[in-house]
Amino acid sequence: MNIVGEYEYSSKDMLGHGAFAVVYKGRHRKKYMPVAIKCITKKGLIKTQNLLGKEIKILKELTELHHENVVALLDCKESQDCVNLVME
Ligand SMILES: Nc1ncnc2c1ncn2[C@@H]1O[C@H](COP(=O)(O)OP(=O)(O)OP(=O)(O)O)[C@@H](O)[C@H]1O
Repeated sequence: MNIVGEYEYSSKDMLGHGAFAVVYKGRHRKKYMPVAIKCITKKGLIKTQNLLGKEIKILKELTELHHENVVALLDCKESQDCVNLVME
């Protein structure tokens, strides 16, 4: 299991991948609430660091709307190799 703050995921549980990241199905370590954990590798992030900052800012703003059609950003943690965004 890979630990991301209060959350965890197994590398076997991939949900999908995009241009910059791989997304895994994870869960809260105590409450077992299911989450999606988006892992953005730092390799190649230098060029896109501005974009990442913008994405995190937008996700935080959207989360404040508490809208049923908008996934909330639950946590954001940096590890040695990647930036992990924990989402609904
Ligand atoms: N919150 C989520 N819950 C469930 N699945 C998700 C979630 N976020 C992403 N995914 C899955 O992971 C895939 C990749 O998502 P990601 O956000 O990395 O890229 P994208 O939005 O598809 O494309 P791009 O990299 O161009 O933004 C999605 O297509 C979807 O299948």
